[in-house]
Amino acid sequence: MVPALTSSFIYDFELPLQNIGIVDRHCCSSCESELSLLRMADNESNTSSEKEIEMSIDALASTVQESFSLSKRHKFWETQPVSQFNDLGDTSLPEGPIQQPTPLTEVKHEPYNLSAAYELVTCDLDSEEVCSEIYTLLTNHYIEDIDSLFRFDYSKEFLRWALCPPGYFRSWHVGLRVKTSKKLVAFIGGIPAKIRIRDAVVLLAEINFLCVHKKLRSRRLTPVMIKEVSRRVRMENIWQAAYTSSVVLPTPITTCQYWHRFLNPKKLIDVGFSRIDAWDTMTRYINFYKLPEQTATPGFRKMEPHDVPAVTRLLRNYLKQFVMAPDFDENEVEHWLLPKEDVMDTYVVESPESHEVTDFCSFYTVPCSVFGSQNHSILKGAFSYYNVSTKTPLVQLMSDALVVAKKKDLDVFNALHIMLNKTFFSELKFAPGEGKLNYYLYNYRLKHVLRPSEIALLPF
Ligand SMILES: CCCCCCCCCCCCCC(=O)SCCNC(=O)CCNC(=O)[C@H](O)C(C)(C)COP(=O)(O)OP(=O)(O)OC[C@H]1O[C@@H](n2cnc3c(N)ncnc32)[C@H](O)[C@@H]1OP(=O)(O)O
Repeated sequence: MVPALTSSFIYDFELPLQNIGIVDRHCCSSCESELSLLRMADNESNTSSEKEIEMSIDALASTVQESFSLSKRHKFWETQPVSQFNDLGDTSLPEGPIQQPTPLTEVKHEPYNLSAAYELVTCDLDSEEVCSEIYTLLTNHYIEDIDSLFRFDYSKEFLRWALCPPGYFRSWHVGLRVKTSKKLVAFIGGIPAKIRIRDAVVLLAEINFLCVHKKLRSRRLTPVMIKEVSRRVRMENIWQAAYTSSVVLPTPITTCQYWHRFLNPKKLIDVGFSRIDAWDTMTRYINFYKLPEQTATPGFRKMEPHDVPAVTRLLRNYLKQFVMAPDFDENEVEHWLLPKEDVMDTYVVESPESHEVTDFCSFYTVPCSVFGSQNHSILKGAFSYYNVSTKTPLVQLMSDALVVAKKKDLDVFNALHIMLNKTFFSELKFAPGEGKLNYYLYNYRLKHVLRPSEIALLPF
């Protein structure tokens, strides 16, 4: 996963959006086909705010173009069963698995070899000690913005929740330790998930939280971590995976962007997350982002365990419209959506008349460590999860989500421009961030890149 702060996020409210879409369109023919695919992938824009989004999609296409123009080789990824850049636009290739499963007896049974200094281990998240070790590794070495002003600081509760859903495999939580000191210096985590891709339901691994200690970077440990987790996934007779990254690898199935709604504009300026124009005043800026004191929707309340069946029905119905979406059952909805303190918040709308649950919205919380501010050490971000409206207008539902996020003292509300999210950005004063998030499938080819609005998968 790669959330909002993967690149320096300084959004100038008056910056003409055109500035972020500068792309050299004459690099090479494969770039051209890639660019046209990405442009086609977001050709549904017609209103002016959607036009802006389309421009930012053009900007995203430039990332992939960069990787062509640098003729960047991917020594590891070129050997893996993933779509290669050259395959793009070749619609003669079939959609579906790239390699067929091999008999389980042929899957390597022993961990990959490393230099004598390191050993690959399974991390038991039930152990307080091991969970703390993973937490410490990620807190000190996981994703930062480009200026190293912020770094994600996933809590232990969050990590347990994200890595231990129903049916999880402990063996998919792979650590790398220094043999002598036993220090944990790298981690990669996987969880099983049923994902529907068009009509096919694929049982796959979602891979996340890949992290290598800063002192051990550029030593090709990443391919080892990936090969080891792949081996362990295959041992469970699972042959596909999904993952996201800000890094461009062969080959994104879509590229999208985080948008941000400031909840605590003054703090966001203090810590360098946003900036105020010279001509503007702090008072005007703060007033601009002011939210109502109370939610507007009658019957808006926290989700409770007895809502699970209704929320599952609403969610499953909603997810049908997307090309790629999870195939959640009630157990998974209970795990992923029931409110969990400082991790996940879900609010339902229960009709005051019929008591039927008609809508819900949800967001998870990830704090960031803040560096370089004298006043603040933590920034708390809400990340939009699934939002389903059948009776309450989506904009109103999301406005209520902002109100409760603000009441919880969260500083910024982030949302990817996937699913129907872009329909509420403009009205609710979301601004586009600079970070790009690429979605990938392992051992599964799609005939076409997808539009972000066709995707309903959420990385953490
Ligand atoms: C069937 C089951 C399959 C299951 C597996 C499915 C695949 C899962 C894939 C993993 C999904 C993870 C999803 C998330 O968690 S995305 C979050 C990634 N984590 C961070 O950004 C945290 C901070 N950064 C780090 O810890 C390091 O910089 C990392 C570990 C990212 C790279 O460390 P380092 O900089 O020291 O590199 P190296 O010398 O070891 O290795 C260089 C090779 O690694 C390739 N690389 C670099 N970054 C990534 C990346 N984010 N995904 C995949 N590959 C990546 C790179 O292109 C090169 O290969 P190639 O270009 O030469 O070919």
